[in-house]
Amino acid sequence: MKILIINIKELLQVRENQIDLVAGVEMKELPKIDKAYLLIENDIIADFGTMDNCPHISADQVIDATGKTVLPTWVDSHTHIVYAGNRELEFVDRINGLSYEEIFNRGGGILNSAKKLQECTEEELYTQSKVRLEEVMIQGTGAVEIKSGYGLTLEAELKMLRVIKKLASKYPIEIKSTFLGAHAFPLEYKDNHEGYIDLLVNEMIPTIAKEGLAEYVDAFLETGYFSVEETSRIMKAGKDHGLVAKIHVNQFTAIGGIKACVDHGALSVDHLEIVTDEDIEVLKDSKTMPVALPTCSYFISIPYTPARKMIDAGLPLAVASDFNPGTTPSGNMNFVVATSCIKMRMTPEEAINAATINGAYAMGLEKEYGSITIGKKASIIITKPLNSFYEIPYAFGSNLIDQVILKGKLI
Ligand SMILES: N=CN[C@@H](CCC(=O)O)C(=O)O
Ligand SMILES: [Zn+2]
Repeated sequence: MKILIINIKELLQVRENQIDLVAGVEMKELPKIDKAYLLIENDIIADFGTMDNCPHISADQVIDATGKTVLPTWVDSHTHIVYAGNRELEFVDRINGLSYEEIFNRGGGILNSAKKLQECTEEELYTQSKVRLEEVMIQGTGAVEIKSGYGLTLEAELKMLRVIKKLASKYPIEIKSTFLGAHAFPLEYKDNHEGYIDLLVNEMIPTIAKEGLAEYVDAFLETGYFSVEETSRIMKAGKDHGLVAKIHVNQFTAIGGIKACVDHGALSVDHLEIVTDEDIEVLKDSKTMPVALPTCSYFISIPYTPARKMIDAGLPLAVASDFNPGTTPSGNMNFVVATSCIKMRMTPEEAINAATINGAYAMGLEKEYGSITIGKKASIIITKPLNSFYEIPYAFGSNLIDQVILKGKLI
């Protein structure tokens, strides 16, 4: 099956040679070809170039992209798409003055979602979650990381992870699975944190790794949730069982968590609304990708990750949606890119790099996703006619996507 896209006004994020990520000033560069063509063979990008050099071949389908922009699909490296029910009542509680912390301390928040999930059948959980997955595919996401973490018992965590696995087998979007049993302490372990860590380390992580249900391990390293020491135990146990760490850290407080994550070889550190100069120094000498979640900051009115400061210090940065029922009930990566520009003062080039190649790195997919490179997966967005790609973050409330191709198939 060959699809030839012709007359592309701007073909974005063109990388002739494979790159793993972009950092610092490199993030300002978004290589593009004007008046371009793109050839897809089966599920792979086979060729691209300027229209002057467009091959005369008989394709199964020719798409005329006159006036339109083509770019790789978004890579959303941090989500909690699999959940049961919603938390719109807490949304109203927050409008009426309660903080995220106060709601959690009243038994809401993550524990509220855990209760709902434990009561939900696996089939119903799949049915609810696939609606969200289908929505983000239409919004241009081609690869997504999905976490467990609303189960908080072995049985319920396994249920979530099996749903993630089933979604991965049914849909053309690429899915990576992360075990987040350390999302909150269940009520029965409120005064026995060590008991829950023991359960995570001795029972849950080994079982999940053995069943091949996750590739990554996560924890909510935060004051009032999991301490640096507790998270370190979890990261070590994960590593012992082949699960690489991707950690929620520095959402509300900076308590030395980033250093611990880097020391344990974490692939990414996510949230980072509060970042110290020391944290930036630690990240500079690491292979760990910092990931900002600006639509979480937007939704719960907390500070935005200091993206400008971090990029200007030479760091790479990825952006992701954090799609979850509590702090970000949206997986719209177009809005994430817009919010990155509007609220974190990232240029459109930086934001698109952050949502494509750097996102791919943050989920171990940089060899297959995140750029227009021959041999990578043919997962691309074709926009509606645009003046320029700057309209993608500029017209933040408009749907500018015309078509989405995932692994060579129009969806
Ligand atoms: N902060 C930790 N976890 C999620 C939110 C969890 C929830 O409130 O349901 C997040 O990334 O924002
Ligand atoms: Zn999250």
